[in-house]
Amino acid sequence: MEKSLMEFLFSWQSMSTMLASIMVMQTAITNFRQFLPPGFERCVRDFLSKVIQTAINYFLYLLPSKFQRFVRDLLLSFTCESRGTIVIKEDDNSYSNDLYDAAHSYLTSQCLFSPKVFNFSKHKNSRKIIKKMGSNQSFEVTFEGVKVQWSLQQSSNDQSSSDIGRNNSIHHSLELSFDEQHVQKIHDSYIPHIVEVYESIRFKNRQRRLYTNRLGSPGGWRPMPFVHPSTFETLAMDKVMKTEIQEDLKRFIGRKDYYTKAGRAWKRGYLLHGPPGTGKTSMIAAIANFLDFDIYDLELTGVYSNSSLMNLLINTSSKSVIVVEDIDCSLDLSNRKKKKKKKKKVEPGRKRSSSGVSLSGVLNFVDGLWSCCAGERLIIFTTNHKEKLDPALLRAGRMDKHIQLSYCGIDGFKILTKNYLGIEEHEVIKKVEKVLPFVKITPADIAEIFMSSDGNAEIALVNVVEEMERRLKKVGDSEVVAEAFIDPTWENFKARYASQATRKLHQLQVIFRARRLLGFGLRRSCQNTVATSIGTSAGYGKFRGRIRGSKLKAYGIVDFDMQDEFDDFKGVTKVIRASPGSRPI
Ligand SMILES: Nc1ncnc2c1ncn2[C@@H]1O[C@H](COP(=O)(O)OP(=O)(O)OP(=O)(O)O)[C@@H](O)[C@H]1O
Repeated sequence: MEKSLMEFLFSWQSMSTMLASIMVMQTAITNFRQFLPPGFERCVRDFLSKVIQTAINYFLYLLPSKFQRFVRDLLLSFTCESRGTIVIKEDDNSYSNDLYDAAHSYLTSQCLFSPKVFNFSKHKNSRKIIKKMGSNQSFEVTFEGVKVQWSLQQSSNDQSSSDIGRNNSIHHSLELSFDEQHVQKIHDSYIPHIVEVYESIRFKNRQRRLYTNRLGSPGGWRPMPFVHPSTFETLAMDKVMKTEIQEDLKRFIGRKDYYTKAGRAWKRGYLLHGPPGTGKTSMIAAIANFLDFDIYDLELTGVYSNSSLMNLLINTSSKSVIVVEDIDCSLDLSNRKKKKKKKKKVEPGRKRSSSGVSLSGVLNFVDGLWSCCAGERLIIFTTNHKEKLDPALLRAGRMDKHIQLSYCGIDGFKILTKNYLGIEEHEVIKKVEKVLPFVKITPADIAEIFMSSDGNAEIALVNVVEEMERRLKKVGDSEVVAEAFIDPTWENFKARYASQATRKLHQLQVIFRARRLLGFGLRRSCQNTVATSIGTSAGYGKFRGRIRGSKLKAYGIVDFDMQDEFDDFKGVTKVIRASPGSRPI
């Protein structure tokens, strides 16, 4: 204790001596200015200013933070220069300050070339090492011959606030001080230069961010590094659909002028819907990676009013994806017209939403006047129950593209075997291809089987086929005990059969092939089959059929071979993909 007091006094004593010497030198320079060679005075003043800066950095930490600023300004005044100061706060009336971000990035880029020691950090989950200026450190930059001193200040807000979590939050500000005679240059050239540098480096070496809404954070968003390995290559889904989405995204980002010309905000809404585990979240990550965008993951239950929601929207930046996952669980967004007055039951295991945000708040969020306040942005909602959403939310202009992610198809299965097992061709894949349209199995289920097979590809494939057969059998067993079913339209079908195009026959074959896989008597089933409701279009047919006695019902899209006319059941009909709900019942 005694020792540190001595150190303190000694430090202040040294400082006082040094300041006194500097003052003497300053006076000498001022008095003998006319005898000095040109430029010499400037050199000496610069030297003294540097000495004072170093002294400030060295001694200032000894003071309580409240006095640091005052003492610093006082000490700087000893350089006999009138100093101009610009303060750039991290947030301005709860709006995040873009200039702060710009200055911060600019300084980070400058720090990289500095031999000085700065703060090094590495965020959790990030590979990047960040080197930046620490609080109360200062850093000198020369811009077009003008020396600018930067420092980072930190203050805590201990005023009480109505917002939970806002108390005692830390606020940062960057201060730049410079010789007052250069104020014009700083305003007109240096500040725009900072913004320019920021824009150019922003999308280059930046660490992409995932933002989550949190009260008390600047702009309401809390950033963290975004690293997710999901890409369109690793996504298990239909090839055609995948290409279509990529094309849509490319078209969207390349159409700034088009949107302006059309008088529309440069944004696009996607609704991802489908059962759990079909890859909705993975697709969001793949989209963000594809576009190189940040993600704003909006948790609606943490937003207490429509105005807070607007505030969050305003504080999102361009080139970002705004995501609301499981929208139907966050709010009551059901069809307003169908709404009944009685209180809605909450599904077991789901909490009733505590958000003060209303449907109209969300509609305005997606498509209101404020929605065009930044550059290109993608708004993605996900749900497991599209039917629960109000049509107003689903209309084009809000949710422009509806993407259904369904159970695993053969394209998806091949991608999973490639990703998880490193296999692209295998006998088992052919077998799976036949079964898959009739099995409800998600990519998440398959991924889990692959992962739990200890890296042994053969075992993994056997396990996945076993699981598919088990699922088929489970459905089949329940059917066996089902009551015999006599379809009243069978006679009609028989009568019409001869005049129908062969395609119907082939469409039926798909069902029979499925039956064979199920292990039921194929030929007998054939005798008792009825097909109904067949719609076709260029080479593809939708089929729906029932098999008497087992109540097999399947919906699907198949291709068919028109050359195989009336050659009963010999032609091979390949199932391209089953439509959602394609299953034996
Ligand atoms: N289409 C897919 N392609 C690749 N992997 C997938 C796919 N679908 C699911 N997975 C795997 O399953 C896991 C869960 O998937 P994901 O979270 O994307 O599903 P989800 O549809 O968002 O589910 P939920 O509706 O429950 O949020 C992921 O970690 C991913 O590895």
